[in-house]
Amino acid sequence: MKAVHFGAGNIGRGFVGLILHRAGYEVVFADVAAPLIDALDAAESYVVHEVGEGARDHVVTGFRAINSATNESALIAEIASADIVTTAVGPGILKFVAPVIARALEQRETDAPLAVMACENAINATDILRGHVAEAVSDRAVLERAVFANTAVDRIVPAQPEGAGLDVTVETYFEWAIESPPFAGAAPVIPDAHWVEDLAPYIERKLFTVNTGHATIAYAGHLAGVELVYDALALPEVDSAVRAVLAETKALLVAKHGLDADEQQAYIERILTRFANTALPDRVDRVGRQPLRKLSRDERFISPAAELAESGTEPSALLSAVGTALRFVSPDDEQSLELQVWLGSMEAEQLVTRVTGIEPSHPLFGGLVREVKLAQSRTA
Ligand SMILES: NC(=O)C1=CN([C@@H]2O[C@H](COP(=O)(O)OP(=O)(O)OC[C@H]3O[C@@H](n4cnc5c(N)ncnc54)[C@H](O)[C@@H]3O)[C@@H](O)[C@H]2O)C=CC1
Ligand SMILES: O=P(O)(O)OC[C@H]1O[C@](O)(CO)[C@@H](O)[C@@H]1O
Repeated sequence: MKAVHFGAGNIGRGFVGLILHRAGYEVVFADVAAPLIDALDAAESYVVHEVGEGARDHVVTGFRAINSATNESALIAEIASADIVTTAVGPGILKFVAPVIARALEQRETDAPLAVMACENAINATDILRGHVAEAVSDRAVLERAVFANTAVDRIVPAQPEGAGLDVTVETYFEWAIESPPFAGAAPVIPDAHWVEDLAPYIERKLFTVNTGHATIAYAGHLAGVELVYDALALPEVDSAVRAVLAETKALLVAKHGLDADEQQAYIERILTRFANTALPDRVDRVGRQPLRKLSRDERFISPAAELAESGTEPSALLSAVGTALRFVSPDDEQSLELQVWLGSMEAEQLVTRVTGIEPSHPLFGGLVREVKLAQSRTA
């Protein structure tokens, strides 16, 4: 059994690659980072070190690596004969990996469909990938040669310390929820995956709790001048901010998906404990990375805030978190720099629609304009 995985970064090696290896797949990593691919190609194994309660080390073996920037034909051949394709490249990169998958489907000769699963922090990332593959195929009939399934991935894998090589340090917790209906009873065997009938409650609960909470801490911590996530969460004002935000997303999730309120509160507490894990230093600039993506319409702040506003509730904590996100500046993060240029040069109303996709007629618009004006006055 063979799986081709795009993106040999933190989640690629420390989560998806490990789970596929444990399921018995030969994993072929595809990445554009030449030194990483060369190192993987030369290595026979790498170690995933867990930290925290019940931690253990996992040795990953039996993998190969292909540079997807320079060896496209070999990669297409690998995918054409693979059982599974996964990605962990970032939602904005899916459009670049889609043409290779399209070419592989055109060349595919086996009867068994290719399972395609995007493992990104985005609602229905596999549907987004499928859309790009559909645009790239010469004949849409070849899409029938694949099964596209959405997934939700949860494991905190921070940037790795210098000198770590291919080894990855991760938290013990993980969840890979995959929707089962697209496979019509013939899902691949992946023992560590959590198969679900309906992914919507899982992905929204994960994105609007783990990711909304984590990003809130990162932006508030950044404003407070703190570098590490656990130090940020130790500040009483950051703790209150994240709890207020998660109370708002909890109200939405409970009302929308019928989640049990006590169970959701327990989920929140568990997640706050994960964020506070001092064994896993994680930087606020990593967790806050790409603020334009994080402030977009279907993402962790605007999506829940818009739904709450539509139901007549003012999401004041989420709006404040958006206000702190607007002030996130990290020299290595192009999106944060672009956002600052826009804040200095655009009208607040125009910026709101450009960044968040929220139009003036929407009930959230006024609150967002207020936050933008506040950020503009503070950064002027
Ligand atoms: N790190 C984490 O804790 C978590 C990350 N995620 C999601 O996983 C995805 C990956 O995140 P990380 O692993 O943290 O990022 P990362 O930056 O460590 O890894 C991304 C990898 O993708 C590669 N890449 C970029 N363009 C490519 C292309 N065109 N073809 C092939 N490879 C390409 C990069 O070279 C890099 O090695 C993101 O969508 C993120 O939201 C989800 C849950 C947890
Ligand atoms: O910032 P991104 O790319 O959405 O992904 C990183 C986020 O995903 C997480 O792993 C949570 O699943 C956190 O570490 C972090 O908040």
